[in-house]
Amino acid sequence: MNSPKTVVAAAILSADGKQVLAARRTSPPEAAGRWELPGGKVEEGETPEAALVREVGEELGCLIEVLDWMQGEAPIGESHRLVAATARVVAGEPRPREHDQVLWLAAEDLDSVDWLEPDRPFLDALRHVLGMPEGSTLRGIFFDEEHARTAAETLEREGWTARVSRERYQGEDDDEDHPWSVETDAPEMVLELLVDEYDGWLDIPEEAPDDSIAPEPVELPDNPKRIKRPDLGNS
Ligand SMILES: Nc1nc2c([nH]c(=O)n2[C@H]2C[C@H](O)[C@@H](COP(=O)(O)OP(=O)(O)OP(=O)(O)O)O2)c(=O)[nH]1
Repeated sequence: MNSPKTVVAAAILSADGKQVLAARRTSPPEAAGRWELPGGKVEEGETPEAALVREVGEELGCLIEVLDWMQGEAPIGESHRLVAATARVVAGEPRPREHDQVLWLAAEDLDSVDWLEPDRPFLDALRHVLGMPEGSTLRGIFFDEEHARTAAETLEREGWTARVSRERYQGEDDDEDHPWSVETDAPEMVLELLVDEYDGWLDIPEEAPDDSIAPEPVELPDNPKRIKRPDLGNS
């Protein structure tokens, strides 16, 4: 049996990253009136990225830059499969040429339109991309650069964002032996498993104090706190 052909779709994000563009199909009859992420079939000899830029140009008359391919794929019948990437507009403005309507949807509006089935598996990841409150990132700290990078790759494979940088302790200024930090929007539990596995620790951001019940200030250590975990026996 032939392997399914690829259809690429773009989750075009608004400039502030808080909305995504949904487009309403006019054909075929069974898909007319239903919503999709714009895109289309990858042609012979074309990369998925080039196909996506081309299709969005044809359908919406604007130039996009592909940002990140989202996790997963969805079958479209038996002969095609849908993959989707986040993207941003770099020139022009999206205006429907083949769809009869486009809408910018925020995370909380994603369920307000009737998506084609193959698009639905991407909605959770999209909600996550759109809904990420600023400053809601956690950090894992690792001594070893390779461990930090492996942890970041694992997080990205699971659909989270992850940014690796060199850590610097407060007040310290020599560059020797500084650990590596992985900043991520993943839930604490996910990052905790990785810091366990790669011998790192969690750096948990302090919550903004509530003035009405402000406690006495406590002395905080300069170094990130190491969270002790039971030995799970994995080596
Ligand atoms: N573009 C796009 N197509 C989707 C999505 N979800 C989904 O089920 N489809 C289906 C509808 C179509 O059967 C097929 C893609 O067709 P299309 O008409 O958009 O792409 P195309 O321009 O390459 O098609 P064609 O004119 O060459 O036939 O995938 C989606 O999010 N985006």
